[in-house]
Amino acid sequence: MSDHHPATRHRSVLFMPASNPRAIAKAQGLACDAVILDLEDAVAPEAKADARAAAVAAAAGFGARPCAVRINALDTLWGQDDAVAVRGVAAVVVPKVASAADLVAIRAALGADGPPIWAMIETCGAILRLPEIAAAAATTGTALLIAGTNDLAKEMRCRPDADRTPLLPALTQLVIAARAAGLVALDGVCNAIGDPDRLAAECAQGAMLGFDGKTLIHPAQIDAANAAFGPSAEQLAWARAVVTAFAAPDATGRGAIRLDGAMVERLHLAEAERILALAG
Ligand SMILES: CC(C)(COP(=O)(O)OP(=O)(O)OC[C@H]1O[C@@H](n2cnc3c(N)ncnc32)[C@H](O)[C@@H]1OP(=O)(O)O)[C@@H](O)C(=O)NCCC(=O)NCCSC(=O)C[C@H](O)C(=O)O
Ligand SMILES: [Mg+2]
Repeated sequence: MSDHHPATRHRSVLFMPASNPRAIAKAQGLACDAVILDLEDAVAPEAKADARAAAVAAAAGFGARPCAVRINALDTLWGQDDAVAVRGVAAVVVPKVASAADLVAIRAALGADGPPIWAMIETCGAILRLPEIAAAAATTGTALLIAGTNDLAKEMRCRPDADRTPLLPALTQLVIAARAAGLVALDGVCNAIGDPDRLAAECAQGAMLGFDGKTLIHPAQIDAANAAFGPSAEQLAWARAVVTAFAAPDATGRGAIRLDGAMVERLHLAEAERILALAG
């Protein structure tokens, strides 16, 4: 299975239809951390086969930036062919993963040495089975969980407002499951392309919940996600101060010290080092 580096940034992960060559060309010059070429919901049934070929060709042209392909579910008309075609891409986004068995099946279809799986968690069953999905991550080469908030809201029959209140328990469960298994966690998309205030609020909320970044649907959403998922200048200053404080001679042998009027422990040192590693 391909390597996955947890320190890679995933602040802004932009979806685009694999059937849209103009969007794919534009994405080459955008400041998102990763892209996902979609073969599922954004592509009409009659365009699926052409889109599959376009995705495989385009995925090779993104250089160092991760370019994933979202395939159709294995139980659809296109899923098996998609899985075989994308064996050489950087990562495969799998929609509607609902159980550990789904991950085992997709790994078998992708091949043992195939790309890492990015699993979309977007059904009520998946939320109920997050512990078994997370537990199966290591043996199935699953590196990342994505909240599919549109499908989840549809299944729940909830009506998320700007605060996304009905989705919050599920989003929190997803982050906990990801952290327990050492996975990257990405928040769902914000459909309101023309509402920058709502986007900023969703990005801030996603960062507060613990997500590593947000999935996006439009280039105009990238800057807000990059800013919200940071690390911010304030976080970097704090991280440097913590590392410096623990490196000082009087911190030797101490588990907890005082810094700027607050207690910091060695668990904060580990977090500070993670933030500095993310900033590169
Ligand atoms: C939503 C859109 C259909 C809007 O398209 P449009 O109105 O044409 O956008 P603009 O005219 O504002 O576009 C301006 C330029 O930007 C390019 N563009 C637009 N979107 C993207 C994109 N996603 N990536 C790259 N480039 C993009 C346009 O080509 C224009 O370029 P130019 O003419 O050269 O200036 C459209 O934004 C879109 O298709 N978005 C992605 C939709 C998608 O992929 N959906 C599937 C994933 S989301 C999902 O499924 C969620 C999940 O499963 C769940 O359940 O929650
Ligand atoms: Mg979906």
